[in-house]
Formats: sequence, structure tokens, C-alpha cells
Amino acid sequence: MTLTIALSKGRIFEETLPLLAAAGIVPAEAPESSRKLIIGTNRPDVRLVIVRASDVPTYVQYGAADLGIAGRDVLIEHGGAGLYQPLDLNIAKCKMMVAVENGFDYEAAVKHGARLKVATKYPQIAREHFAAKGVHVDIIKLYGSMELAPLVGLADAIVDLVSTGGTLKANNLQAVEHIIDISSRLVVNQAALKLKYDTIQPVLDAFAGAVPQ
Ligand SMILES: Nc1ncnc2c1ncn2[C@@H]1O[C@H](COP(=O)(O)OP(=O)(O)OP(=O)(O)O)[C@@H](O)[C@H]1O
Ligand SMILES: O=P(O)(O)OC[C@H]1O[C@H](OP(=O)(O)OP(=O)(O)O)[C@H](O)[C@@H]1O
Repeated sequence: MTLTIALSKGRIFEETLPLLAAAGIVPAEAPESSRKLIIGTNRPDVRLVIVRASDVPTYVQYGAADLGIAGRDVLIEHGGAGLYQPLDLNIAKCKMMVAVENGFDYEAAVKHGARLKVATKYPQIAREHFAAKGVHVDIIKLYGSMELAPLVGLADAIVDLVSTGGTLKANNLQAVEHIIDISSRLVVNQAALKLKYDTIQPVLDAFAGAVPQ
């Protein structure tokens, strides 16, 4: 039975290579240099499908892929329906933060009960965070370059991923609140786990043994 694994290009693909290797899986080509969306491997029974990071849960949910790797950010926004999430892979680590332009008094704005305009690619996470704090917000959905929003008056604050802090610094922004720690997780289609147990379980075990510390 063929095993289909959904991965996104870039950091998740790079950081997944050692995990795949631990399961005896070596991609036939690199997605960065290939235009192919289905990539074979050294194992005739295993193929990779290359999708947008935020589409990984959807492919696995509907069984178009048996396994996938997705960030906790993406999984929260997706909702996780139909997905078994057996393993935190401890890769693509970063933090979900609230950030504002240097000089913007975030504490004062929150204390005074001002209605905040918040730009983000992660409306679910942002909404829950501010609801828990009792802060009223207008969420402005963006698909990238969140850091620009406060600089041009689109938003008072952003909710975005921060790793080195380099992007915030380069754009005169500062983090003011930590929301959650993010890493990527293995997701498995629940029906596939039953139907293809003999193929999937050894891959899960190999990944579990190769998770970076
Ligand atoms: N700077 C970062 N450092 C570490 N991990 C990150 C960083 N930015 C994002 N991630 C994690 O890696 C995952 C994939 O990020 P990537 O940049 O490859 O896709 P994306 O451009 O956010 O997604 P899409 O293509 O769906 O818009 C994110 O969902 C997140 O969990
Ligand atoms: O703290 P840093 O190390 O600077 O990382 C943070 C940046 O990384 C992510 O963007 P990414 O690199 O994925 O770019 P993209 O959203 O355009 O894909 C995130 O959206 C931030 O912009």
C-alpha cells in the first residue's frame, strides 16, 4: 500500500529530512529546485506531496495524504478535525507573539480599554488570546508581511511568529506578549492509521526515535 506524506517546502521540509532518513525514506529530488508536486522516494511505497504549509491539515483530513507535518499555529487555525496528532516533532520552533511599533504604549492602550486593531494571519489564535484577556479587538486578516501593518496605520498590533526577533527589529517593532510556543507536529489521517497500520506505525516509531532534543 502506498504511503503519501504531505510536506511544505522550506524550513519544514529541511528539518523533516533527518526524520525521514530515520524511517529509511530519502526523497528522490529537492522540492526547492523541482516544480514537481509529487516527489518519489527511495522507497517505492512512499511518496511525498508538496503543499502550502497551511494546507497540510486539509490534505490529511480528507485522506489525500496519510501523514503530514504542520506547525501548531496551522493546526490551531485549522481546528484539527479528523486528525490524529501523535507526536510533537520539536522542529520549526518559534513563538506566537503580540508585537507593536516601538513607542506604542501597549500596556496603556490595554489598561484604558481601547479597542485594538490587530493584524494577523492567525485570527483564531489572536481572537482567543484577546478574549481571554478581556481586550476588545478588531481582527484584520492578512496572509503575510504582518510586520508592515503597524508601520502604515493598518493596525495597532500584530500577532505573528517570532524566532530570532530579526524581522521585528528590522521593522522597528517589539514583542509585548508571548501567546504560545510553536513547533511542528506529525498529523495522521485516522482512517489511514487503521487501514495502513503496518506501514504507518514503523514510520511513527522511527520519527519518535529521531525527534531532536
Ligand atoms: N521564523 C520561523 N522560525 C521557525 N519556525 C517558523 C518560523 N516561521 C514559521 N515557522 C513555522 O514553520 C511553519 C511553516 O512556515 P513557512 O514559512 O514554511 O510557511 P508559511 O509561509 O507560513 O505558510 P503558507 O505557505 O501556508 O502561507 C509555520 O506554520 C510555523 O509553524
Ligand atoms: O524572528 P524571525 O527569525 O525574524 O522570524 C520571524 C519571521 O518568520 C516568519 O516569516 P517567514 O520567514 O516564514 O516568511 P514568510 O511568512 O514570508 O513565509 C514570520 O512570519 C516572521 O515574519
